[in-house]
Amino acid sequence: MSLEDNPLPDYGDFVGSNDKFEVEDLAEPRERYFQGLLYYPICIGDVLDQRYRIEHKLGHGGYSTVWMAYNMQTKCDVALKIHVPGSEGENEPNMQNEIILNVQDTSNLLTYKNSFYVRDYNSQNHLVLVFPVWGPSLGSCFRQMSTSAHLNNRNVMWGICLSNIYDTDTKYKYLGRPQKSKVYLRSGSIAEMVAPIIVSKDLLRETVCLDDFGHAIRPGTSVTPKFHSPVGYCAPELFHDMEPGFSSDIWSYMCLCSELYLGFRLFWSTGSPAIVSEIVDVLGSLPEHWKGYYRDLGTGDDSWYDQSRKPSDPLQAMIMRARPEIGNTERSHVLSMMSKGFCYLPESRLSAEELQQDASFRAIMEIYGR
Ligand SMILES: Nc1ncnc2c1ncn2[C@@H]1O[C@H](COP(=O)(O)OP(=O)(O)OP(=O)(O)O)[C@@H](O)[C@H]1O
Repeated sequence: MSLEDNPLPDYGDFVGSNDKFEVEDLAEPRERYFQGLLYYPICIGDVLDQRYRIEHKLGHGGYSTVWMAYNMQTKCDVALKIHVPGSEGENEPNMQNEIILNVQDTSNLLTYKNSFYVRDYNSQNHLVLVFPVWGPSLGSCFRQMSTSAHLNNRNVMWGICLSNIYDTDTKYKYLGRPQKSKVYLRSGSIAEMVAPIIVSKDLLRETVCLDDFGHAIRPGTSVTPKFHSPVGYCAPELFHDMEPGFSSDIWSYMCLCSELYLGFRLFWSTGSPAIVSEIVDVLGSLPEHWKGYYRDLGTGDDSWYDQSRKPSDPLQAMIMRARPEIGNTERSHVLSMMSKGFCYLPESRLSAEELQQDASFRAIMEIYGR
């Protein structure tokens, strides 16, 4: 369908002052159109690169806004990830290219199909990566299901069935009409803050993919700082000046796995000293030889390394509280799997291969993995 075929295009609804706060709560921070790493201003209905008509909002991150667009040439939906200008937005395509060149099976990794630049009113270039459209992240699904979880993990996304829907009206029936509010820019132009799509459960496919390789590194690469946001998923050695590696990924995986299983995040604070304290409360004292290596806000807390300190809220008790209905066998499998994944010493932590072979992990996947 071309713009000419659609003489009265539907661009969604501007909300009244009562709903404005809700839209702004769900959309990207307004101030990022004026200061800091600037988002590129978009209005629903804009056409980018002479082919992509913006139809809805998919989400946003610290480095981008992500829009659902209709490719008028190939007649299919795409996701446009519009980066902030400058080098902050450029690591992702570099890493994506490495993945495309080196990883054999990328079917569950979200890799870009095309790219181009758009120029803003300050003459700054914003990189746009074109992706297939995927569904909501696990985090936003949990919010919709209103569990007690407050997930921040936005990098695991569900598949979504939207194929063969060409007209915007039908898409809006499935995804909700864009609810938006205006942002008046200093240049005199306008941007729209738009609440992201809401995907109903029956549109979800039984498949997930990993996205956002903006912070991905080759193993062995030295980085500063060692930890990254959200810190609740970071392995404790990363707060102790050790380089991230596959074993720190296993810790993060176990955070996500426990979150899915328990229905809440084990470690949820936003600052690293608070996160380390939470880890110690649940898993007990950190290795003594880590004392003195804590790096981030503050100086750390010597009691974290006190080997006589016992967990104040042990993992076992948390599992019992969160899942009282499960039997003893399942409980001991879960505890065993989590304890191996949450092993403090990265060199002794289970590897991905070992996890897949682990009897407890396999028993749990037998129950929930189909
Ligand atoms: N291909 C896609 N299909 C559907 N939604 C997407 C797609 N890509 C991204 N999103 C949505 O946009 C959000 C932001 O994307 P992403 O996390 O990649 O951005 P980012 O700026 O790199 O974020 P971060 O600050 O985490 O680095 C995601 O949480 C997801 O909801």
